Amino acid sequence: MDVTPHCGPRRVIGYWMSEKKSQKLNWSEFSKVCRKHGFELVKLNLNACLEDQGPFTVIIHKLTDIIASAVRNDIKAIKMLQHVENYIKSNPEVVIIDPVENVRKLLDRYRTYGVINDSDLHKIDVFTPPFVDLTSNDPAVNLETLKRSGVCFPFVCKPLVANGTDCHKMAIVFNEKGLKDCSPPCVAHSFVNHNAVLYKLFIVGNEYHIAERPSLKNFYPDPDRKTIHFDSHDVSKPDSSSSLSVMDDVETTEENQNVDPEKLKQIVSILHEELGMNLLGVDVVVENTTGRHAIIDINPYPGYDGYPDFFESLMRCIKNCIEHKTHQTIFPEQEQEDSGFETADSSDEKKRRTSPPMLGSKVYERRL
Ligand SMILES: Nc1ncnc2c1ncn2[C@@H]1O[C@H](COP(=O)(O)OP(=O)(O)OP(=O)(O)O)[C@@H](O)[C@H]1O
Ligand SMILES: O=P(O)(O)O[C@H]1[C@H](O)[C@H](O)[C@H](OP(=O)(O)O)[C@@H](OP(=O)(O)O)[C@@H]1O
Repeated sequence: MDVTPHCGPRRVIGYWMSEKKSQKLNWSEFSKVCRKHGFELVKLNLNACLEDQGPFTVIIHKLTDIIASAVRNDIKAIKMLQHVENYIKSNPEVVIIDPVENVRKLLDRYRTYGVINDSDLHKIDVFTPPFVDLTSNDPAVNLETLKRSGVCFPFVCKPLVANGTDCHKMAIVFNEKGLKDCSPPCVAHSFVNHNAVLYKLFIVGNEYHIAERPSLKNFYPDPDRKTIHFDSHDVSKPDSSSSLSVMDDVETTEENQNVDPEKLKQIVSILHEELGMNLLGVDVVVENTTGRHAIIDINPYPGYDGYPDFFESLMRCIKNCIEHKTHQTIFPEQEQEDSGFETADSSDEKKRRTSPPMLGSKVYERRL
């Protein structure tokens, strides 16, 4: 443990997250940990210029809601984000956990699944189920789109944008008749049966914790079954007890496939590198018939519920990032001018991804 008082220049960690998130994490405790390690912890005022509040050694944030609102042209959110981005631009030495561009990418479910597809995860036989973005209100058009992309029934229909109002309202669609229940823009994600068990990988830099959670029970194609609508926040929280997680009597979990801790470790290392993110939640399920591991969701700066000694782990991560800061890769300016959510197919995504190898934190092109 580092208890040596810090004698050099003032080291300040600026942070921003919602009050709700601060309370959930018991964030005020973190200032004690910071002091112990020679840092000051200061909350950023995003309604004012950050230059007057700094200098900051590190900025740590959960700006997902603000980024998503800015994408929807909310003027207040755009201004708040500008204060952060201007500070980062004029203070390139500051460590950002995590780069706004990389977080932005994860707010688009279609892009997130595309990154998984394009990554090295296939080398360890880890996949995300077939997916496609549905942009039409015409069920016949959507049926063709699904067929072309290999998405089959049942599938989970998820809002394209992973943040904001209604982003957790999802549907399980069993047949062609159910296609009328898809409200674009959304992503259709083939359902993987996994005996109602989900593994949350909570990642902090190169450390992680695995938490087992309830999940949706097994579902099968059914020409007559009505679409099931659900709120994703009711399913896989530590205390969730959704009826959709109760396995049918006819099914047995005796043949449960085991989760492979070594594979989870490899997932952490590949995604940490691939996404250029330190604070990540990755949701993994194990396919019941094959034992293959599938990633069904990735979240920036998740809840870390049950993570042992989270603040000390975060402090190690911060110190590592400071140490490796000199390696940070920033994308050329013109890449960052683009805006708007991704709608192209995953082969386009592949072509577009021309990022240099990652050293430290990789900053992706801006798309959202
Ligand atoms: N492809 C899939 N196959 C099987 N089950 C799935 C699939 N996608 C999602 N689920 C189930 O639906 C739940 C919610 O999905 P998902 O994690 O994508 O929602 P979310 O809104 O992004 O959740 P979070 O609260 O973590 O942000 C999962 O916990 C899992 O039980
Ligand atoms: O159970 P977890 O930690 O995965 O729950 C997360 C959830 O997955 C999302 O990351 C939430 O973020 P938003 O989608 O931005 O709401 C987290 O909410 P937060 O208030 O902790 O940021 C959940 O904790």
